[in-house]
Amino acid sequence: MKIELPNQAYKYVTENSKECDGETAFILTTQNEKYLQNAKDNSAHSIIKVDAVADLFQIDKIKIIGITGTNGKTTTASAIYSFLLDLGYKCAMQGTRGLFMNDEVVEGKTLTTPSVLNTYKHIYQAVEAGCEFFIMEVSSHAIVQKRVEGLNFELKILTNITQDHLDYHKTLEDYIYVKNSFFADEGKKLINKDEPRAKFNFKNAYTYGIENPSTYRLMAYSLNDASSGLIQYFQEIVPFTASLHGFFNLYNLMAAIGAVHLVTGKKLEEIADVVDNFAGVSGRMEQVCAAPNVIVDFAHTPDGMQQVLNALKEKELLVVFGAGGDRDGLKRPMMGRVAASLAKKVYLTSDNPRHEDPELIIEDILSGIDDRSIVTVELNRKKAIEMALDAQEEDEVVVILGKGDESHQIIYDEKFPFDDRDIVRELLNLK
Ligand SMILES: CC(=O)N[C@H]1[C@@H](OP(=O)(O)OP(=O)(O)OC[C@H]2O[C@@H](n3ccc(=O)[nH]c3=O)[C@H](O)[C@@H]2O)O[C@H](CO)[C@@H](O)[C@@H]1O[C@H](C)C(=O)N[C@@H](C)C(=O)N[C@H](CCC(=O)O)C(=O)O
Ligand SMILES: Nc1ncnc2c1ncn2[C@@H]1O[C@H](COP(=O)(O)OP(=O)(O)OP(=O)(O)O)[C@@H](O)[C@H]1O
Ligand SMILES: N[C@H](CCC[C@H](N)C(=O)O)C(=O)O
Ligand SMILES: [Mg+2]
Repeated sequence: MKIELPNQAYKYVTENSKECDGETAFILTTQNEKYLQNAKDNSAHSIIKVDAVADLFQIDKIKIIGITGTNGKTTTASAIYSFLLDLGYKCAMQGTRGLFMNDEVVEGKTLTTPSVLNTYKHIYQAVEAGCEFFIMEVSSHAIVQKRVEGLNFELKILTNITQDHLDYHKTLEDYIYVKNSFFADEGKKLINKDEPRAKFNFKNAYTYGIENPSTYRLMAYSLNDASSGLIQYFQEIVPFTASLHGFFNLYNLMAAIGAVHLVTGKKLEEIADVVDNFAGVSGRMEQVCAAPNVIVDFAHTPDGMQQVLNALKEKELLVVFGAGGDRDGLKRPMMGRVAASLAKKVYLTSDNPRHEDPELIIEDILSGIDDRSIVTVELNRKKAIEMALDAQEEDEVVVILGKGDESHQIIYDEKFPFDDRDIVRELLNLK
């Protein structure tokens, strides 16, 4: 992607050597330094280190909040975004669902953490729009590949560390190390105190938690129709109510409340007052239909599935899911085990098989399930959903996991329109 910059000796900058030419400068990053020679061969106008363009993108003119963790990044980011907007701040949010600014969608989905220059461009757009805060999700891939190079974070947040992405990180230890490496500096950080795998630099560290003493501690909570709780912050005890469901979402809310308190210095009561306005995130614990009860959620890790199914376990659950191709294969049997332990019936199907054989992905999931009598295998996701809906009895819940608000099924490199929510509405004649 070429970006036009006014009043410079060059016309454009790019981080891709292939786009370089006489009027386009090559922005050298840790990620692309291996292509330096290629940039020169393509007669790049000049070679500029990324830190030398930071000022042009005004990246220090905004407070950047970075969120990492296996699950809950998008939800926590969205809660912070919602609270800040409600408190009257202008802000932007970049993550899995795209780029959002002052309550508008600016760009659709790409990566959870885009490339360095892409993020710089987004920050520039946010600064130009008068935003005071830039909230961004930071994936483990981005940490390894230094896609956050040059950014000074006002606050870094850790949600949790469980298992995902072992296709990329190879061992769980490597993955844990990478997540924790984001918190090795002395900058301000907000850490989940109940996450035993968290390791961080204690300087400027704040914590939140439910089970362990922490800076922001949830003293009491209730999870009936929605959720409510009492947060303790030193001598202060402040109540809040929220429309989100599930114990795990209490962690996302605590992280977001603590974060907004730390970056704005507003009174905790004032922040607690706006919590209820946050309606949650599209495709996460989204009830597509109340009767019959059908829920779509983005759980695509063993822990995510466990949290969501636990939150719904008062009812009998019919669970439809698969696992992504070209992604962590080791999480698949674990996902199978979790589903089989919490569901009445399991429907195994396809979830973005990409370049893998969907049947083999399902074999991997099945290897974690002892009692296969509760399992139905149907590769066609629409048919699998239909089978679950057909089998559903009163008071049972159909839970469709893994794709959330995704709009496509990815098979090889092709994207086929597919939205779990639309499929449910179509099958139930709701539209
Ligand atoms: C496995 C992986 O993460 N790959 C990412 C990685 O690709 P790569 O290492 O092959 O990079 P590359 O092609 O060598 O390019 C590196 C740099 O060199 C430049 N380049 C490249 C070629 C060239 O000839 N000249 C040149 O200058 C590129 O512009 C880039 O700046 O760097 C690219 C640029 O930043 C990413 O687009 C690409 O993401 C791919 C598409 C991807 O699918 N990534 C997924 C797995 C991912 O990153 N997911 C995470 C986590 C999701 C989550 O849990 O939320 C995410 O952040 O989305
Ligand atoms: N704090 C949490 N702990 C465990 N599981 C969670 C938590 N928050 C959300 N989840 C589960 O993870 C799913 C994804 O949530 P969310 O999109 O917020 O996470 P994410 O970290 O942004 O994921 P991704 O890395 O794919 O972008 C949810 O649909 C839910 O099933
Ligand atoms: N950010 C996650 C999303 C996974 C969603 C699931 N539907 C899949 O395709 O595996 C990833 O890229 O691993
Ligand atoms: Mg996300």
